[in-house]
Amino acid sequence: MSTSGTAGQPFDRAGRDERFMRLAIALGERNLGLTWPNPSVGSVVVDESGDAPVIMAQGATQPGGRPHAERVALAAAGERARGATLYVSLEPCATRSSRDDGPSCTDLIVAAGIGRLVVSVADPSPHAAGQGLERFERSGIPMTAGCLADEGARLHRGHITRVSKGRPAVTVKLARSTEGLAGSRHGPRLMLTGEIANAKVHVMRAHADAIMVGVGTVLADDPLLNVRLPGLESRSPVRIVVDSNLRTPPTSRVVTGAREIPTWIVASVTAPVDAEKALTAHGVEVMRVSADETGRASLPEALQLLGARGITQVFCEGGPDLADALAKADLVDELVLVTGRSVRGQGDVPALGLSLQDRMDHLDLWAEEQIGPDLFMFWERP
Ligand SMILES: NC(=O)C1=CN([C@@H]2O[C@H](COP(=O)(O)OP(=O)(O)OC[C@H]3O[C@@H](n4cnc5c(N)ncnc54)[C@H](OP(=O)(O)O)[C@@H]3O)[C@@H](O)[C@H]2O)C=CC1
Ligand SMILES: Nc1c(N[C@@H]2O[C@H](COP(=O)(O)O)[C@@H](O)[C@H]2O)[nH]c(=O)[nH]c1=O
Ligand SMILES: [Zn+2]
Repeated sequence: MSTSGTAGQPFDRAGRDERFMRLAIALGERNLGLTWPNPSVGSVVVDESGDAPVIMAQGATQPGGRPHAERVALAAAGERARGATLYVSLEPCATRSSRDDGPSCTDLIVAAGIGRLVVSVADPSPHAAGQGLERFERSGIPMTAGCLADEGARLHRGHITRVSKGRPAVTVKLARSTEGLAGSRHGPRLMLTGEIANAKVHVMRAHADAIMVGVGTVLADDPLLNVRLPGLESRSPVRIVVDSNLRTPPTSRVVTGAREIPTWIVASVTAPVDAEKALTAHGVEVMRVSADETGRASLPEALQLLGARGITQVFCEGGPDLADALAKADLVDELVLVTGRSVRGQGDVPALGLSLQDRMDHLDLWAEEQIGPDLFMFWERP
């Protein structure tokens, strides 16, 4: 294996590792939203034996969660994987959840004769959790862990949260005017952001397993909550409405279209049975949870239920009320605030409630992005 860099430059192994890990993470990002209940992992096989590294193969977890990324990449590399370096965004699995789906990625990596392994983040799943490390050591495969750990943790936030907390990760997205207003209780719908920002939000929708709103948003806006980017229409995630008393109108678009895109409504145990029947007649699934101390559907219970159904990442596009209730229950893992500079309409609902303002002090602002006239700000749980 070459230890010298090109043209007499000192060899920068960490820099090279980051470069290929960035590619592995980008591959994983592509299939986000398609692989639940499994994580969307990315993997790259690189031949480092010559003067310059050569990408032999790449892979990502396939829709439905299988085959795993390493299996895709190793199958594509074939014999060329022998002695090569494997980059993978998540610690490879050491056992499988089903006997019918072939060996674990750890077994595949050892059998393929991989010479070196580079991993971004650990997988806390009982199918991984360090079990493969000893086998790699015994097989003489050196491993570097923690390469681009922040980016890897972001990619796998949903999976890691579901495995460690039993619930999906929650991203709350709120748009606001420069005056801090998010909507209008009485007037027509407030349009806050421009076309490019809206397209970006649709990509974020496509990368989530589910989009969630409160019934307030359904009543005010009758939203479709689907992905409307050309070519990505099939990537609309499950739609979830939190609606304690089943006030969602059977004529609303999330209900009438429930056979095309699944709509799940989370209600409290006391919501009327007749209302449930009117909604399920359209193909909506109604889930019941306890009422909290305010009489509303319990959000911690709702999220545990979604975790049990395999949802790893929820994108909340509800209004300020639901966003604030999520913050109060400490259920906000990521906050995306979009400040719109091309506001059309008059607003009267403040975007940030007191609990969300308070929670923001405990989140880290990690990125800002100007998209057309609008500003995206990203906060995350440290
Ligand atoms: N700028 C933006 O990003 C957005 C703005 N909007 C705007 O916001 C306004 C609607 O606001 P809002 O009413 O806040 O909409 P929400 O989507 O936040 O819905 C709120 C409703 O969710 C229901 N809910 C169920 N369980 C809970 C719970 N545990 N905690 C809190 N709420 C719960 C409540 O109704 P119940 O008690 O009956 O269950 C509550 O009234 C509209 O003007 C709309 O246009 C909407 C979305 C995004
Ligand atoms: N998607 C993915 C992994 N997913 C991990 O493997 C576990 C078992 O998956 P399964 O047997 O398919 O149910 C799953 O719970 C998760 O921890 N692992 C990987 O090595 N690479 C991958 O691409
Ligand atoms: Zn695997």
